[in-house]
Amino acid sequence: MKVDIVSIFPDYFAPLDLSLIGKARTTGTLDLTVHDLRTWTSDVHRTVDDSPYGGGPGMVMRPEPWGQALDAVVSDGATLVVPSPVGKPFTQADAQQLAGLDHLVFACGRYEGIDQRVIDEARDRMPVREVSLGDYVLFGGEVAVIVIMEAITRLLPGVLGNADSLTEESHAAGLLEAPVYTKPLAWRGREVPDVLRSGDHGRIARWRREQSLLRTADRRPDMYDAYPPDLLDKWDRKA
Ligand SMILES: COc1cc(COC(=O)c2cn[nH]c2)cc(-c2cccnc2)c1
Repeated sequence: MKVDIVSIFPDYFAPLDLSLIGKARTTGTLDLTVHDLRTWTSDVHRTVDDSPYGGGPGMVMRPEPWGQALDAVVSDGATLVVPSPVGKPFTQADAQQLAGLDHLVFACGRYEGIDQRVIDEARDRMPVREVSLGDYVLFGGEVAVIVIMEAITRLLPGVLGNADSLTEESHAAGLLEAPVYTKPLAWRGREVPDVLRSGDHGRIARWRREQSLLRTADRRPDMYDAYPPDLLDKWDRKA
């Protein structure tokens, strides 16, 4: 997968050299390039922002540098992803969909945002996804891109050692994950549930399923209500 990130703070992406994302880059699974938006400015001060038409606080990112930056990095099969407070809520399903694409270009907004014409003009030549990580406002899109890049990269083939962990994990199956335990057997007076030491894999699977359903119903009624009813019954019957 090819990924281009455009930002006025390219150094923000040093964490993407680390750990499994760094490994995905080394092995070639992920071809990631970070660009400084100021590359595409032409004035001596390398200006990327200006005051908002209509007044109001703060500054707005100018369209010209963004237009030239996207001209330079976008390919035919590219999708533009713009983290933004006005975006569609980003979900695991979005991560899975984006992980299947050939080329992603991330635009990191700063200040009060990017001149709307940049987004509108981009929509004329590529798919554009404005995505929100949550109902709050950040200084810029950079940290959101790091989060999105983690969510996507771990889904790429060969990145996670144990592919099985992708099937059981939270949100992938539309439910929250069951609690996990490891050694020691007893810790500060708390023991690991006996079922997990029974060696009875059917019983363990049923217990985990029940824990997932209980947790989801308790903490995420929205997710529980959206869970396909036939999957609830079918699984229990099968089990
Ligand atoms: C593209 O335009 C943007 C992008 C961002 C960075 O993303 C987030 O904050 C975010 C992403 N998921 N949830 C929040 C922030 C602003 C912004 C800042 C201040 C006032 N108003 C708007 C604008």
